[in-house]
Amino acid sequence: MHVFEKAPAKINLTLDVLYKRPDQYHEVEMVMTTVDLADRLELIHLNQDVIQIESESKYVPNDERNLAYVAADLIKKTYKINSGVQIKIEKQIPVAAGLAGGSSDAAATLRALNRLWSLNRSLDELAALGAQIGSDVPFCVYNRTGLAQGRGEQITHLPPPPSCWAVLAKPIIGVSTESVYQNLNLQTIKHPNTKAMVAAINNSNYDQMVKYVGNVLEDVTLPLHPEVTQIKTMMKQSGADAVLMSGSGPTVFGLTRQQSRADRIYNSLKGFCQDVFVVRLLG
Ligand SMILES: C[C@](O)(CO)[C@H](O)COP(=O)(O)OP(=O)(O)OC[C@H]1O[C@@H](n2ccc(N)nc2=O)[C@H](O)[C@@H]1O
Ligand SMILES: Nc1ncnc2c1ncn2[C@@H]1O[C@H](COP(=O)(O)OP(=O)(O)OP(=O)(O)O)[C@@H](O)[C@H]1O
Repeated sequence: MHVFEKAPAKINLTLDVLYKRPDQYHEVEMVMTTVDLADRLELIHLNQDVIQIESESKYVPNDERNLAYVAADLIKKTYKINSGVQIKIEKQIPVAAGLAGGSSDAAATLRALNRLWSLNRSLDELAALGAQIGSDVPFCVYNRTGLAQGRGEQITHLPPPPSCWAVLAKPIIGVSTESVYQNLNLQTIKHPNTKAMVAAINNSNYDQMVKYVGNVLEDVTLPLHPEVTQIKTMMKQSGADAVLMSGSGPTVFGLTRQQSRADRIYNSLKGFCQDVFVVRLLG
């Protein structure tokens, strides 16, 4: 018995931080959507009570540190499953990139095991479980455009964004989400207009959507990594309508409606960055 499951990357159209909470997390407001760059997972039922992870990527752990392992372990404990699973992960999403690759693998594992083991649990229940794994996991469980609040785990669904292309470019640096949040100066941040972004998406208004992108975590990552600003400048010069860092970075995305312009942005970045992708917004 085996099932396949896709684990798409996400991008942040907005990311705002409201305040630091007593539990050391930050209260956030973020509009996020999925893109058609995805890891592919195959999950194979094992009679033996073990969780095995297989991945050719040298950047992800093949043991209990892998977020897909954490998700499988949580499902087994929560629903008292005595059998095991082998999880093969074909990694396409760059690691530690701000694209929620690990969170999406964990979410895909929850959805896939729900099917493999006929658990018949709702997405809401899986999303609540996912919150125990990481703040981005509930969003990834639903796999659709949404407003994320709280520490990121409270999701309000939104319609898919207006159809457009995104060019993603990641410089060869990894960024620690924890240290980016810890180094944010709450006194100086310029808050994005989350309400306007939500309205833009509800009204399927591309011009308003590109107008209101914003990410307060750029304040921390950009000064530390000048190549992120360089990528933003190159994307703007190549004609992107909006250019923003996703999550805690360092990946930058540029939005355009025209495929020819997406190709132009891709070509201008390809010599500069190893990881460049032209993708559609899914939502
Ligand atoms: C940057 C984003 O990816 C944007 O979507 C998320 O906010 C981060 O989501 P994530 O990687 O799933 O984050 P978690 O694994 O839950 O937390 C990693 C670390 O980031 C910090 N963190 C995360 C989320 C949040 N709302 N406030 C925080 O301060 C905490 O220090 C935490 O220890
Ligand atoms: N299945 C997985 N895929 C990728 N990274 C994983 C996975 N499991 C564990 N990790 C670890 O998680 C860390 C963050 O990787 P990930 O690719 O999820 O970062 P990210 O895209 O910045 O996430 P986010 O946007 O949620 O902050 C890495 O150090 C990696 O070793």
